[in-house]
Amino acid sequence: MFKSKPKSKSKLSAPAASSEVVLALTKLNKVFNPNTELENHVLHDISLQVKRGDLVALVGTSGSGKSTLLNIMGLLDVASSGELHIDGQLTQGLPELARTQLRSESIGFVFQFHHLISAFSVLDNVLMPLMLRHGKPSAEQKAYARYLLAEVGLADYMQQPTNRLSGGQQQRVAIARALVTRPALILADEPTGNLDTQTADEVFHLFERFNQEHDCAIVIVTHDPRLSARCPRTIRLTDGRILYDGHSNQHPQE
Ligand SMILES: Nc1ncnc2c1ncn2[C@@H]1O[C@H](COP(=O)(O)OP(=O)(O)OP(=O)(O)O)[C@@H](O)[C@H]1O
Repeated sequence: MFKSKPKSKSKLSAPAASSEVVLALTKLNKVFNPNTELENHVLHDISLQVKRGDLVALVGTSGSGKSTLLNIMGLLDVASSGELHIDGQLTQGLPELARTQLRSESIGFVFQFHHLISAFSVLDNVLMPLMLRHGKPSAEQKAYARYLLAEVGLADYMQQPTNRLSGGQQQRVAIARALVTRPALILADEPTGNLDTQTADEVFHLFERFNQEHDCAIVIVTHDPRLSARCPRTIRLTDGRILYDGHSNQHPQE
């Protein structure tokens, strides 16, 4: 296990000033199936900023638009109108290749169902985003992947296939995989949704630690009020509009 973090050549490795805005949305709207009888205006004039070091819970009832918003933030979907800046770059009008590059450089994803490749080892799963970007990972990148796996408590499992791991262990692999590119922003959609309470707490603790130690911004969609209360900031969506954006401890519970 590494005693200190390996150095990175990436521009993202240098801890930026905590005031650095990594995500900025301005009057963002999403309309599914526009101009048809199935038209559904899901997001209404969403404006918000997320800075390095932010740990944000995105909450709201089922169907309020959380996943739609997270997918747009993560460049997995496009807004119908409005502006989205990631890491200072305006994303509207970017060609698909540039969107893909920005996504892979700046954003790490963690989903409820972690989409690990079960035939691959734990270590190779974590290295996958680097392989997709650069081909063969460097020795330094492999060292960082091992460091992350040790940090999430899986030092002894690196060569195991992921289908031998428990749900909580698999989610830890997914977190290490999301961090291996040293992204400025982590987007997590119900990352603890299929875990028991204790495992969910442990996995959530990893987000808290990495948020503080790596100074990355994290946005977590969660239905679990215990976990959203542990995020310093809560954004609540209701019918696709921001009803609350502020300190979690002042957030009126439903
Ligand atoms: N691809 C799509 N085409 C049409 N409508 C969609 C599409 N994706 C989502 N919607 C609609 O957008 C609305 C918001 O869905 P979304 O999944 O973002 O909500 P959510 O808050 O994440 O819900 P949940 O908590 O249940 O996951 C819903 O009315 C949904 O039916």
